[in-house]
Amino acid sequence: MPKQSPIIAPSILAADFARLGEDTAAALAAGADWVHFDVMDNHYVPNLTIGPMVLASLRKYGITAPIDVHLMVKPVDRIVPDFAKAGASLISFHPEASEHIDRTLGLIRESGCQAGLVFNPATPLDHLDYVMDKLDMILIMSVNPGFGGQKFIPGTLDKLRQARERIEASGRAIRLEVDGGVTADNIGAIAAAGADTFVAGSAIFHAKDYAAEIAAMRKAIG
Ligand SMILES: O=C(CO)[C@H](O)[C@H](O)COP(=O)(O)O
Ligand SMILES: [Fe+2]
Repeated sequence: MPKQSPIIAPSILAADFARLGEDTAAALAAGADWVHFDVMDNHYVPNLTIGPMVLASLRKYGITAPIDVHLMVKPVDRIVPDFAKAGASLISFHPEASEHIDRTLGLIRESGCQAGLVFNPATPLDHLDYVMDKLDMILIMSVNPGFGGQKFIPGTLDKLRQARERIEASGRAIRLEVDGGVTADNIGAIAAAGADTFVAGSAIFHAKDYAAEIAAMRKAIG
């Protein structure tokens, strides 16, 4: 299965929440492909962010791009239908946060969304063994979840290579996403390690010129 076309997904965690619609639209107009929507519950991770009502507001505001929901919540299942109804395109969750990973993946797909499984820096990829046929995306965390603006953990590159090998062996069109500390300086090495979907929060929203930053990322991806 050849690598899929690169996707740049700005994490709106780094946007200005008081101007979320405008900031999100500006990142998309500057060349971003998806919107990465970080949901934190102050339970699974030590931070609190936004939920389905905010996602619905973005849709109402006119955001039509795919919205890639990264759930950092525990439990997972009861909130899945709310995000689907609000307009999520893809929903990813952490295996540690679900009692029944296979069931949660099924729930996400039954709700009409694509499904992803997220691996923290120290979580082994073993959970993939029995669920590759239920996955649309594997998300490798390159920082510990909970906060934006952290530094990329270099050991993640090896994990991306391992995940890429598993995707190739499966013969399935599963995206490989990376999240945390991605910049125009390290994105080339990250792409070479096998990622095809790149989340970047601070690097894009803290840049003076979103379009220049996204163009520099695309150039480095090659
Ligand atoms: O899931 C996340 C944190 O848990 C964010 O998506 C991630 O940190 C992106 O922000 P940055 O690019 O600033 O690191
Ligand atoms: Fe995220």
